[in-house]
Amino acid sequence: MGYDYCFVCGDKNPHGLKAKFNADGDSVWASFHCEERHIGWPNVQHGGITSALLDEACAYVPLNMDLVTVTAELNISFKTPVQVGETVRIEAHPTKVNKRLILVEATMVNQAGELKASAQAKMLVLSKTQQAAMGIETQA
Ligand SMILES: CCCCCCCCCCCCCCCC(=O)SCCNC(=O)CCNC(=O)[C@H](O)C(C)(C)COP(=O)(O)OP(=O)(O)OC[C@H]1O[C@@H](n2cnc3c(N)ncnc32)[C@H](O)[C@@H]1OP(=O)(O)O
Repeated sequence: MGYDYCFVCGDKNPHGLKAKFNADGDSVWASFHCEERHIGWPNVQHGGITSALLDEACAYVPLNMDLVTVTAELNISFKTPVQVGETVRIEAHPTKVNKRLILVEATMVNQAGELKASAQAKMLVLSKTQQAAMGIETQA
């Protein structure tokens, strides 16, 4: 699972986070290590980085179902700061699957199991025409 230049998961994006997502049934997960270059406030992971990781996890859930989606809505609760040096696990799973709308929940926890942030997302399935209009390449 991956897309070369994606800011969150792409192998070839020199500025990217290079998070690797894995499937486990209908759930997906990834690990991420917070470094100095990911901060906003001193020693605290930037909320935009946290949001990007959760958003990506939510997008991987439909991808794991062979559905190409975009995020239509993303609601994030930041519970506890992620600190430099911490490794977190991001997990996401579907809560409702309709024809065009996939509801997804995601969490970020540290190695002690402490909840750092959670998210609910509405993922909209793109038609082939919409994918082409956006320039998204799909396998035949
Ligand atoms: C392929 C290659 C594989 C590679 C493998 C690795 C790939 C690894 C890269 C992953 C990358 C991920 C990245 C992270 C995910 C982003 O960050 S995606 C980027 C951020 N999101 C966007 O840019 C989305 C921008 N918004 C849009 O494009 C459009 O508004 C949307 C969401 C497509 C909807 O447009 P539309 O289809 O014209 O919508 P519309 O006709 O108005 O409504 C269609 C239906 O959806 C419903 N709807 C629309 N918006 C909403 C909403 N917000 N809430 C509820 N319902 C809604 C409507 O009510 C309507 O329902 P019905 O009437 O059909 O029942």
